[in-house]
Amino acid sequence: MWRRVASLSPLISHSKPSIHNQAASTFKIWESFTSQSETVTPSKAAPFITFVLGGPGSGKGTQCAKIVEAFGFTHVSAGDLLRREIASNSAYGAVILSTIREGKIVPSQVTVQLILKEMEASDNCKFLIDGFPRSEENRKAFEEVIGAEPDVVLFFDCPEQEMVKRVLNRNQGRVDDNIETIKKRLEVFDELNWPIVNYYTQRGKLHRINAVGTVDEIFEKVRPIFAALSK
Ligand SMILES: Nc1ncnc2c1ncn2[C@@H]1O[C@H](COP(=O)(O)OP(=O)(O)O)[C@@H](O)[C@H]1O
Ligand SMILES: Nc1ccn([C@@H]2O[C@H](COP(=O)(O)OP(=O)(O)O)[C@@H](O)[C@H]2O)c(=O)n1
Ligand SMILES: [Mg+2]
Repeated sequence: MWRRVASLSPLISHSKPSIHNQAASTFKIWESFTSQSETVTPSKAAPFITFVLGGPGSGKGTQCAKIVEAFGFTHVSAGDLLRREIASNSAYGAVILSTIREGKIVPSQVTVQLILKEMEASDNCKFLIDGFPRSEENRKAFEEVIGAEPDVVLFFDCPEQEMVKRVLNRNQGRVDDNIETIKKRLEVFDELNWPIVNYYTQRGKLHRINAVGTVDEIFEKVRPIFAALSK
């Protein structure tokens, strides 16, 4: 049986603009997202949440696709949601674009509200939240707005050299897949990732997976984590 955490719905009404930071006020986005979130229809089932951590190019998206196929999760990629926001010409697209180009982290309020909307729009109750949290601020904002902790946290642990090689060969036309941005992203990753890893290790939720090997070899390390849960 999939264990479920608290429903999203009570937490939406508790959403509050108390987690401001300077960057978010620059975006002036929190108020509009907050008012939107208050009109979201409460979801029917409490979600089962998996966070997927790992540096750029560690293979998060690739493994998420395999988990979706094998275990029926809904894949929510924080980066894809932000790129969709840019493509939709939203008022904040230009600022999100420059943040991504600089390899920095978009203010949590923005990302969390995009994730929340995506979860609310889904009929599924099993979610892979890919590329999130990328900072302690991300993690705390999620807890505050969604009101739930993840059930499982995957961490794809990959050497820097391998991540750089994969990103530079990714060939998806991304503005951040270049050597300048990847260097900045790796610095940001090294600075912000470890407190998150430590936090979820202490809570007994973290599965560290060596991300070197073929896609299938890595998935064979991922599969038992979910197979055990669905028994
Ligand atoms: N195990 C692997 N070995 C070699 N290349 C991989 C592996 N997993 C993914 N890739 C490739 O590396 C690139 C980055 O993978 P991706 O899943 O986008 O990583 P992330 O989402 O962590 O940035 C993609 O081009 C992908 O096809
Ligand atoms: N939680 C997140 C996730 C992504 N992002 C931004 O989006 C970029 C791309 O994220 P991604 O998850 O698609 O990147 P990959 O790890 O897949 O290469 C990051 O470098 C950040 O600039 C963010 O600000 N906050
Ligand atoms: Mg990705």
